[in-house]
Amino acid sequence: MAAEREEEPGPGPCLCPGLTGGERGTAGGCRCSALPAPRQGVLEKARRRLRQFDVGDKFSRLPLPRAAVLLPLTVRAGRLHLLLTVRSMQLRRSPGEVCFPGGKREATDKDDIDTALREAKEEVGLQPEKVEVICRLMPGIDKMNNLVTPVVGFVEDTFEVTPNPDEVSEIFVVPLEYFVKPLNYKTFSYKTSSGYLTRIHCFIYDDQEHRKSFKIWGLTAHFAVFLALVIFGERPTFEVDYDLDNLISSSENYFINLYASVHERKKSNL
Ligand SMILES: CCCCCCCCCCCCCC(=O)SCCNC(=O)CCNC(=O)[C@H](O)C(C)(C)COP(=O)(O)OP(=O)(O)OC[C@H]1O[C@@H](n2cnc3c(N)ncnc32)[C@H](O)[C@@H]1OP(=O)(O)O
Ligand SMILES: [Mg+2]
Repeated sequence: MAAEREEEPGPGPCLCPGLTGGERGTAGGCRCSALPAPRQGVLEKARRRLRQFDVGDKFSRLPLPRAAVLLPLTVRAGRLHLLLTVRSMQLRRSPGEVCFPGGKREATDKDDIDTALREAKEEVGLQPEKVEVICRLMPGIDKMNNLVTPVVGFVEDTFEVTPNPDEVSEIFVVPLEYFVKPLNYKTFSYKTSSGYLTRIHCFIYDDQEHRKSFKIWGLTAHFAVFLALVIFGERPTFEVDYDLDNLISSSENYFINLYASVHERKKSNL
């Protein structure tokens, strides 16, 4: 595993939600008194990297049904962790699979950020005001050909989450470094319904807290790996489909090729 991050240079600007501009102090002098410097350093570094990869609403006009997921990041013991869920066995689609809180767009959602926050509230009880939204990353396309946008948000380590048993059976966290330096990893080729051949990552994570192993693969693993590549800027211990020296353009090319295969398949079915 990567070196512990407690040694990260602190203190950056205060990250307390609710404080802006001139109200933001440094970690030493902040009125919120709260966050230890290492946490601030980790978040500030991640925030700077993530903002470079923000796609905003660049893909919002593509003619595919939309869904969004929240990639909730938190700092524990000075290291970034990612919150994931296990889907309820009662669900019609992908029961028992690991995924991020998220779901399909509803008419009342004004954008993908709204969808991700609404779904996170419905599925794990995470209040939108407890999430500091940082950016939207390159979308993916799921088995049903929904365009899925990952929205990255920071949440306090003290967040309280409760699975909604209709949709979520478990909630767990994984150190983000695991998605570049895994202990148990497999990869295989996968042909999407549109005929696009892609690499699938599959991680087994042994969770000490729950004393069980979780299998994280497919679209969820793609998003987790991409997030870790963006934030750490390091070469992973396994192969990826991106040119790591040109991560922005190569991830965009990857998405465009995937999208083109879906689009072509739709046209040929007309
Ligand atoms: C950088 C570029 C990356 C590119 C990556 C390309 C990789 C390519 C790899 C491709 C590999 C592809 C292969 C793989 O990845 S498969 C591999 C592993 N699986 C995954 O990675 C999971 C991926 N899927 C998802 O994350 C979700 O399915 C998404 C977010 C896409 C959709 O969201 P979701 O499915 O969660 O939608 P929802 O939350 O709106 O609704 C869920 C259901 O719940 C019902 N419901 C709602 N409320 C209630 C209630 N109160 N009581 C009871 N039920 C309720 C509701 O009606 C709905 O039912 P139904 O209508 O489904 O029956
Ligand atoms: Mg869902």
